[in-house]
Amino acid sequence: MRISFLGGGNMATALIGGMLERGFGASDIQVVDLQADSCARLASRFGVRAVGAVDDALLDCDVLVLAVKPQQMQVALASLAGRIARPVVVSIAAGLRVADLSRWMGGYRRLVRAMPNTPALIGAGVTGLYADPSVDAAGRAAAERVLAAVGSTVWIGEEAQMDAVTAVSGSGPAYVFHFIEALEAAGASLGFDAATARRLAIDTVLGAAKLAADSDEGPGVLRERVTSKGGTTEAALASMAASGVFDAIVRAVHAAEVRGRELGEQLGKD
Ligand SMILES: NC(=O)C1=CN([C@@H]2O[C@H](COP(=O)(O)OP(=O)(O)OC[C@H]3O[C@@H](n4cnc5c(N)ncnc54)[C@H](OP(=O)(O)O)[C@@H]3O)[C@@H](O)[C@H]2O)C=CC1
Ligand SMILES: O=C(O)[C@@H]1CCC=N1
Repeated sequence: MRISFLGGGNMATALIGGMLERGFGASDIQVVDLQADSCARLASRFGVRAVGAVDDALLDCDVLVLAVKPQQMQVALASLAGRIARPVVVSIAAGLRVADLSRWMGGYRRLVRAMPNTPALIGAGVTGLYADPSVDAAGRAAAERVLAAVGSTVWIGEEAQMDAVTAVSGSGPAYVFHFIEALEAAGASLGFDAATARRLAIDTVLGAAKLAADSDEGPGVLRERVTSKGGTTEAALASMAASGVFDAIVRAVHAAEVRGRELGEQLGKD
């Protein structure tokens, strides 16, 4: 299977790195990016073909991943209109709807929306997928094969819910990294050197996530098992509750979902 990427930034890098780790061949992957330094970086790091402009070789692929920023998509797609007939086109852009992507591609409808996340780089991503109803089973399977190489996949029945996937798991790693930053800063403020504070914070999140993934119990039960009556965790959780941490996180995820919808609505007007 030949896979091409339109845009070679953060997310394309994570996907390509993960795909190569999972047995995809570098000679089957191509990238186009406007930045010469991005092309040089991708070519030297991964051994893939990376070019500065769309050409016929790039478009001769089974799956074409659209990995430019939402604001760059319409202009980027103008260079494809009328030039593709075969590939399943997989857009990973936040917010942008199939109907608008299709219009910008001159009516091409073999389109799948995917929302991966950056842990794809180490094969630990999770991706929500939505296919235009006109995409056949082979097209869906080809799109899923690319994303399944870098983590788990979930098909979403309604396109409108892709903004919720974006808010929960697409942006989600940033929330977790932010929590790690805070835990690390707390450790440093309690007197640990930077390396020790970071090790304690990262290994705690890693271990807790693994335990949650492996356990038959939900995270609420696991939290209660840490929380001894009258103990230290209880003091910390009471402080978090007083600061409204839980509700603040829910509000933050809702803000991300709203922003995804806004992007789709604003950019889809053109
Ligand atoms: N980062 C993340 O965690 C996730 C991102 N996404 C989605 O992935 C997409 C890419 O995000 P991200 O990788 O972070 O963005 P980046 O800005 O890192 O990457 C986009 C790259 O595409 C280049 N580019 C812009 N226009 C064109 C064009 N016409 N032809 C070729 N290359 C072009 C950009 O160049 P230049 O720098 O010059 O603009 C840039 O190098 C977005 O739509 C985002 O919504 C989805 C899931 C997670
Ligand atoms: O912040 C963004 O808009 C993109 C989409 C999900 C993660 N990053």
